[in-house]
Amino acid sequence: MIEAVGLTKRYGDKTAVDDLSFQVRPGMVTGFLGPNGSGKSTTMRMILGLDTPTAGHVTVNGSPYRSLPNAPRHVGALLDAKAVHGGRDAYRHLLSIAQLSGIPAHRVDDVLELVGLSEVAGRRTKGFSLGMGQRLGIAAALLGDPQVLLFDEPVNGLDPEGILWVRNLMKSLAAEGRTVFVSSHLMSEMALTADHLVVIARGRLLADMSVREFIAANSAGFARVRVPDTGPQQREALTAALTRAGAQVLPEQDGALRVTGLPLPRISDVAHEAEVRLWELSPHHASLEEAYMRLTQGMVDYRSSADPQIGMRPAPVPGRSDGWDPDPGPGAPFQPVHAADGPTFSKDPR
Ligand SMILES: Nc1ncnc2c1ncn2[C@@H]1O[C@H](COP(=O)(O)OP(=O)(O)OP(=O)(O)O)[C@@H](O)[C@H]1O
Repeated sequence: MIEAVGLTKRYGDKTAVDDLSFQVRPGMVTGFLGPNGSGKSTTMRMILGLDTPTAGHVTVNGSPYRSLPNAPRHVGALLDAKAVHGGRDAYRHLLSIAQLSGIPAHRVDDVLELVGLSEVAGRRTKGFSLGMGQRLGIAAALLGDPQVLLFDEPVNGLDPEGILWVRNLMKSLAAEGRTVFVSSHLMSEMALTADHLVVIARGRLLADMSVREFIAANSAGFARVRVPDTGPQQREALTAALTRAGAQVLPEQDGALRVTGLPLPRISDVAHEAEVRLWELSPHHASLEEAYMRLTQGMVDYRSSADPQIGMRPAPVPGRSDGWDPDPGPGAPFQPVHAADGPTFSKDPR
């Protein structure tokens, strides 16, 4: 278990991590998400005792990292896969880490086998591809067979087969009861790998909840409705009837209708009353990526002037208790969201 309480890090007048409190529990994969520069790496460095908090504290299994006896046997981490001595071969690189940490040498062969680098163990690491370097970094994290694992962008540079391998590795480490904390910008991958999410922006906690709760709290589900392709009359009649009943109706590119604001049985009843036959009535949920974009909208420090997010901005849903307001205005309160708080959130006014 990793526990951060009021964790804060300031570099001069820059607050990289701002009063962050969260727990990372064993037996599951916890994804650590946030825009570029939001403080993920700084947080991970503080967990590993590489940076000293300005305020607050963070513990691993109840103790600060630096107080853990033989810390590498308890905590393994991949922070920067490029941080290797390029002149050494993979075996010697891992052996030197093992020797410094009191880890038996046979573990080097074990982890090389585990990450699929046994055949290139004698090659100098400076000739390694990005993906091989990532695998070597993961091998180093696993050397001490630790209960707690931190991975900063572990799938960076990996091909699809490598990404699948990392996904299965994370899940199997968690299934063994370990604590697995992993940062990534690949939302589709996080949706498949993580059970729980800690989301930060500008150093502050935005959400701490399961992936399912996060998507439910930060996305508007909708229904897709399709009528027979017999002309526009049926679609127009249904659009009018649904709108009268309080729904928001938008045309989809393939001729279907995207309906929000009414439950599916009600949509079916309204169609029946309007004497419109339905060919499709299906529930749809947003992806993790859409939910993440929605939550972090306006809290991204680095963005292209041709902002691709503009087109992703979903329409506010009338009548929803979490009706999303893209601009809450100055002075709007900032509240981090925990699972227990229910599906409401407010935006950082900065
Ligand atoms: N040693 C440092 N000195 C000054 N500022 C720093 C230092 N380390 C980090 N920062 C700043 O703190 C903020 C958080 O950086 P950090 O690297 O933790 O973010 P991140 O979420 O890991 O970003 P990315 O997703 O781009 O890796 C950034 O604004 C960064 O410029």
